[in-house]
Order: sequence, then C-alpha cells, then structure tokens
Amino acid sequence: MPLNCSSLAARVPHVSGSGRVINKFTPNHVGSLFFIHHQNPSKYIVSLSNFNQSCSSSTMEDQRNLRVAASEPEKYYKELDVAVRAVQMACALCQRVQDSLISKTNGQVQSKDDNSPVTVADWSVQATVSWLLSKSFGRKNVSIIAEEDVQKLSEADASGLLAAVVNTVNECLAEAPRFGLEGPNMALGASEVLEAISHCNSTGGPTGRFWTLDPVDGTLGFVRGDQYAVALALIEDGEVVLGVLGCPNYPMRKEWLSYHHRYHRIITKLTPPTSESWDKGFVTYATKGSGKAWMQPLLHANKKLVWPNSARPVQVSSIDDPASATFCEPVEKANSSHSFTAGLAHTMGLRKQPLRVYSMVKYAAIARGDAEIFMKFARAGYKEKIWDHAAGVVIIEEAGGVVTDARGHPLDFSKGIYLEGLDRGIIASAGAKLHEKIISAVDASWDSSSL
Ligand SMILES: Nc1ncnc2c1ncn2[C@@H]1O[C@H](COP(=O)(O)O)[C@@H](OP(=O)(O)O)[C@H]1O
Ligand SMILES: [Mg+2]
Repeated sequence: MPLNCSSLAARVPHVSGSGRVINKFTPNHVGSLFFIHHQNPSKYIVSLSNFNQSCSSSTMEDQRNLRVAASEPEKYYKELDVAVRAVQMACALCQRVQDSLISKTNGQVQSKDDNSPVTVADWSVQATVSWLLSKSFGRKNVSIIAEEDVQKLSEADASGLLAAVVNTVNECLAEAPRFGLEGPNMALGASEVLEAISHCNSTGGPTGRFWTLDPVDGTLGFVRGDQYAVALALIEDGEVVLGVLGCPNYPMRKEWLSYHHRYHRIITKLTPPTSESWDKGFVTYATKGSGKAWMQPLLHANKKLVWPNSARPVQVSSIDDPASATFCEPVEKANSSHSFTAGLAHTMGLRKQPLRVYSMVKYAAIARGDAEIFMKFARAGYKEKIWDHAAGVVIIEEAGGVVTDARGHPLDFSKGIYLEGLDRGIIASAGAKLHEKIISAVDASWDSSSL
C-alpha cells in the first residue's frame, strides 16, 4: 500500500515520540521528512525514500523550504543542549549547598541591601553558568542579565565568603565532563570567579540576544530547606526563545509542593536516601515554537549525562472547570496579595486551597499539569524582573498554557531588566478558557481592591 501524507506521522513512530518534524506537513510536501532526533539533536534528517512517489506534487516554495531545513539543524539546539547541562550542574551545586546550610546552625546566609537573603549558592551558580556559557559560545558572544553582583563579595571582610564561592564553583566545574561539558584546565582563581559573576551585566533591551539567569530563585525557600529553582532563558529581539528551569526539590507528590510540607522533612522521613525516584527533582525546558516542553530527571551522582537523559514531554492539565482547578501563588504575603487572590478564587468558584510554593517552581507545576493557575499580585510600585519569569513563560506556553499580565497582555521582555508596562499582576493558566475567567474576575474586583 502506498504511503500517503496524512498517514505518514503514524507510520514513523518516533515522529510523535522523542523528536519533532521541523517542516509543516501539507499534502503538497514531497522529498524527505526532516526530523529532529531528540536523543541526538545533531542527527536531524531522516529521509523516507518512497515518500516522493506517494505525494502528488509540490510547489517551488516547499522545495526551497525543504532544502533550507536540510541544511539547518533545529534552531537553538546547541543553546538548549548547553543550557540544560549547565542547569543540571547548577542543581547539583545547589543541592550540596542546601544540604550543608540545613545541617549547619551557623548562618551562611547574607543579606542584600534590600534585606533579601543571598547565599554561596547564588554567586556560585551565577559564576558557574556564566563561565560555562562563555566557554561554549565564546565570551564575546555571551551577554547575560543575572540577579547577583560582586559588591558584597568584594568587600574587605568578605574573603572567607569569596573563598567559599571559589571553592564551590571549582568543585562544580570539576564535574563538567560528567555533564557533557568542558571544564577549565585548572581550578579558577578568585579573580576569574569574580569576572564570571560580573560578566552578567547586560542591560537587555529590544534587540540582539542575551541570556537571563536567576541563579537561585526563591532564595527564601532555599534557605528554609524548601522549594527553589534555577532559571535560565535566552531572549532574542525581545522574545524569550528558550527556557530551562531546574527544580531540584520538586517532590514526588504534588501536595508536598506546599510550603506546609517542607521538602526536607518529607524527604528525610518518607523517602530512603538512596531512592532514585524519577520525580524527585527535574529540569524542565522548551524552545519557542516547538510545541513541546520537556523534563528530564536530575543527574544522579556518578552517572554521566547521556542526552536526552530520559526526557519526557510535559503538558498542562486539561482541567478547565475552576471548581476542580488548583491555583498556586507565592508563599510570602509580601510578594503577592493573598487576600486579593482569595477574593478572586471565591468569585471564580475555585474550591481548592491555594498551593503556596516558593519560586518559579510554580511555573513548572503548571507546565507539568500539577496545578492549573498561577497568580501573582505584587504591591503597587514593585517592578517584576525578567529573570523571575522568562524561563517559566516559554515552558508553560510550549506545554499548552497561557501567560499574560492580569489585563491579558503578553509579558514584555524587551524593555531591559524589568517587565515594564506589566498591568496589575501576572496570570499563568492551563488554557484560554480558564485564563479568560481569571482576567474577567480581576476586572470585576480590581477597583474595589486596595492594590
Ligand atoms: N516585594 C516583592 N513583591 C513581589 N515579588 C518580590 C518581592 N520581593 C522579591 N520578590 C521576588 O519574588 C521572588 C520569589 O518568588 P516567590 O515569592 O514566588 O517565591 C524573588 O526572587 P529571589 O528569591 O530570586 O530574589 C524576588 O525576585
Ligand atoms: Mg528570583
């Protein structure tokens, strides 16, 4: 029986499994089927010899597109590959630091000027990821906006802190080959570590390409032994084109996400320390326009990362009835008004208790279908930073969800380090139907709110 175009996808099992077709399929297409091999992104062409004969005709445009596709691998595959491996390394670093923070009583937590906490992990992840990106793509080709600077580390009385950061960075980079990346030939010195941190001084903007990095998002969760995330995204001409989120403490059961169930307590009491359970921590990622978001487990100690490291696709929940939906929000009342979201929940008929979770792990929870809604309403005057959202937005969108401000406008990553013009708050949801209901509920209650 001859192949016909519509039955083709069904006949190539891996087309819908671990990879994706890169040219849109129409009955006019002839020639080869170009397929990105998810396990090895460099293998990107699969030719089906008799496919030519089975489809009728093609246009010149189709032929041209096919030739272009044949000469180009999937866009951003190299960036994605490096970014996921770097975030895997960052997660391993964070896990080590969090374990040591929790086991020690003497505080290794510093305060920034705004009184928010910062730890050895924040600076060390920033230095490590910055160094790895520069090594992979060339320093002059890498612009990064990231949360930390070197001010505190450079103070006269901070030599112990700086030594701890240098040590942590070198410990992590020494493991680079296990993660499939190249490490330094010799241990980095303090000046190289400081240079890698301060290289993250891009100011973003509407043109060109830059990375955003939140080395430890949810530092408060991190120091409390709870949820936190490592968030890396690539922005090109004001659009987020790639996002990677490491969620090292993501628990095996979604209820345990809530800060009421502190990760540390649960894991130490309920899970044997040797467990290699898949769902305990992962890295989730997506590239814009791919229509797929993925997650892969954290790399276990002494294992080598072989791409795609058991990755599987993630999708948002199909629940669109508010009565069955779960919404998540920040733990800290200071970061988002709990009373306003409680009013919205009541108006919309959301019956479940809010899932209060630290960090961008909330975005990951929506992307993988563990919750349907994320709402954040910061106090008036607070300006959201792009690194706190970029990676999560593209992952949710590619997983099938929607992210906008609370008026329904897309978030604007083209205006520098802040999400300028953000109206009212941020809403992420599993689909358009739920999303519209939330925006309408916000509209209805905004004027009477104190926000
Ligand atoms: N007053 C405020 N209002 C809103 N968000 C705030 C805030 N102060 C800090 N944040 C942001 O909220 C993030 C934590 O998110 P969440 O509250 O969802 O856990 C912080 O990230 P860092 O922990 O990386 O600084 C910080 O960027
Ligand atoms: Mg943050």
